[in-house]
Amino acid sequence: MTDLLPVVVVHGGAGFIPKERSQLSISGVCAAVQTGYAILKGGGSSMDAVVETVIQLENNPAFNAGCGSVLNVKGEVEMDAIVMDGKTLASGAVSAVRNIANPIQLARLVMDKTSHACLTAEGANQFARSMGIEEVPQESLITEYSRMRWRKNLAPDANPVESQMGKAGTVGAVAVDLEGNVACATSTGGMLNKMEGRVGDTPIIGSGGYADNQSGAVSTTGHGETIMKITLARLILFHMEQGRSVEDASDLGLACMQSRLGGLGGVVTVDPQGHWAAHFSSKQMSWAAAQRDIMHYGLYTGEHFTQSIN
Ligand SMILES: NC(=O)C[C@H](N)C(=O)O
Repeated sequence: MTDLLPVVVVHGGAGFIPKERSQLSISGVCAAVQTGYAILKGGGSSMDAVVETVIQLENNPAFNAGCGSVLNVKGEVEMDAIVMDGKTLASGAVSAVRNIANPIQLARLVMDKTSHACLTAEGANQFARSMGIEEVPQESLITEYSRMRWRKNLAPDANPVESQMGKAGTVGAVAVDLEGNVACATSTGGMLNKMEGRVGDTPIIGSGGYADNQSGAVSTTGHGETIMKITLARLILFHMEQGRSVEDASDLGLACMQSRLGGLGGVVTVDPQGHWAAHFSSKQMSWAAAQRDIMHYGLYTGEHFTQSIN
């Protein structure tokens, strides 16, 4: 074991966060990372840490996941989520799921209780019911802000992708526990004004996230159609397998996404030794990390604040 363990790193979405919302975003990731860190310090698993961290972000209306999700073109909430366990390569995901407060919890149940990797739409909801997960009214997941943006982007001259990279807020976490096991979790409402039934990168293994004890764990955010084409999470771990550091590998993955397809995004990355990175090619990404009783956080490129955790 290295003295870099345990560690948890969280993101609150790549994009451009308007000034009036940036404080909400920063305080949200900072609170969530401390929840995950407390679990790890208490001897909890990296899987428990990333799931509890993401649940907290899903419950926070400042982010595009759970309550606060962006709306599809019909003004409805359809969400995607994934978890992956680096020790066993077990993974679980849900896509286009509705009326669920915490899709990440459902993704974990897909991993733990089924022989499948992903359940979608109504089938995922049926499974939720069978597991006793309460369904919530759609209204409880919709904020005034998400409805306002949906309306604005219905205009014929609107550009929802640009607007989203304007104000994204997918959430994700990666962690390494005291035993050196890595895990990832990612959850999102997807892209603003997406078509009904659209499935993004988030629930796709190797795109929205990947975790493998032999290399590390990644959770991604950004334009999903682009992330999927380069399987961003797996691409970063490939570079780490070739001997690159978490930082170099994260940059190489993001650079490939930008140079090949013009896509912007962000990632949080760890290796099993506890080295970590929170990198992005977008203008901003709210992120926070906790390690050695110190919290690190930032929003703009190059920004890196620290604060002790007591
Ligand atoms: N902002 C995001 O990260 C969106 C997410 N990657 C998606 O395309 O569904």
